[in-house]
Amino acid sequence: MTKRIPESELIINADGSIYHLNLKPEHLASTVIAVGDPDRVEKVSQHFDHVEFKTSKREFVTHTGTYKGKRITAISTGMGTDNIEIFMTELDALVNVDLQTRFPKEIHTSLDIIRVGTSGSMQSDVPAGSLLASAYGIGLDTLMAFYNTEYSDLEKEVAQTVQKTLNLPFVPYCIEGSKVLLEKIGVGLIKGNTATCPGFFGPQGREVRVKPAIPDIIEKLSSIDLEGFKITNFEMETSGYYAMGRLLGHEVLSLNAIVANRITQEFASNSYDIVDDLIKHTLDKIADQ
Ligand SMILES: O=P(O)(O)O[C@H]1O[C@H](CO)[C@@H](O)[C@H]1O
Ligand SMILES: O=c1cc[nH]c(=O)[nH]1
Repeated sequence: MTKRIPESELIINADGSIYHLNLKPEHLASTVIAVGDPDRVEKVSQHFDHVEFKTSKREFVTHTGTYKGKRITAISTGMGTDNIEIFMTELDALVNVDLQTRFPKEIHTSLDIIRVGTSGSMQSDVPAGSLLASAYGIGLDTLMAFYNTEYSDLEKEVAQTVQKTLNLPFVPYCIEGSKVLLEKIGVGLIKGNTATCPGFFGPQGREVRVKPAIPDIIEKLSSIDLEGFKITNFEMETSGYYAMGRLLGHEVLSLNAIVANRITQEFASNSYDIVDDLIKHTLDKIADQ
């Protein structure tokens, strides 16, 4: 027997839309392109045949339409895995909870969710300008201290190695993304494993005016090699997507436009063009499915 979800736990706005995303079930396509920057939503939807719906609330800007006849929703999430927890939970509720009765639906719907974001490389052979699909996300945040899930032996080994290598006072987590989407949408891109950090500066080893506690985090993470499993890049959401995707039963893939290489210390002057290339790649692979 499933339980009715109380008003305080799943909040529905007066117009029937879900609390943070401001969406009703009919506004959402089963394929979602998720971006960090609210201005990037239009960079996706400008390629649509037509846009049927637009809304926004806080950092969550949504455009739903079709691309080469395939219905797609583009949504921005803002930055960080805390936003991703909200985003994934509310997206899931739109398809897997009856918002009128507040009971979970008996038949589960799985969404295809593809992150199109920017990222910094920590390997010299992943240059600025390249496009990378994340096979695994390595969470250096604490989101998964608040949820239980099963981890594979490799995922546990990576998490323990990262904890030991960085001497972290908490246990990080490692989660694989969608194998199916990696094969279909990640085709032609570099395959890597992505460290997700709870910040852009100190947690990624950047020093502006404050010295990070782990100043050599890049050298330490990039030197991990578990029988060929290497960490390739830094960003701020992938592990949260993969964890919530596993918990909620959705296919999730994180794609990265590499705008910085932290080893060679270059930042791509054409970072917007790299992101546009990744958007076009993603839309075309979705249309080919
Ligand atoms: O370009 P987006 O999608 O925002 O992704 C990356 O860029 C932001 C930091 O500049 C973080 O959100 C990081 O994950
Ligand atoms: O270095 C980078 C570049 C983009 N996004 C990040 O989080 N880090």
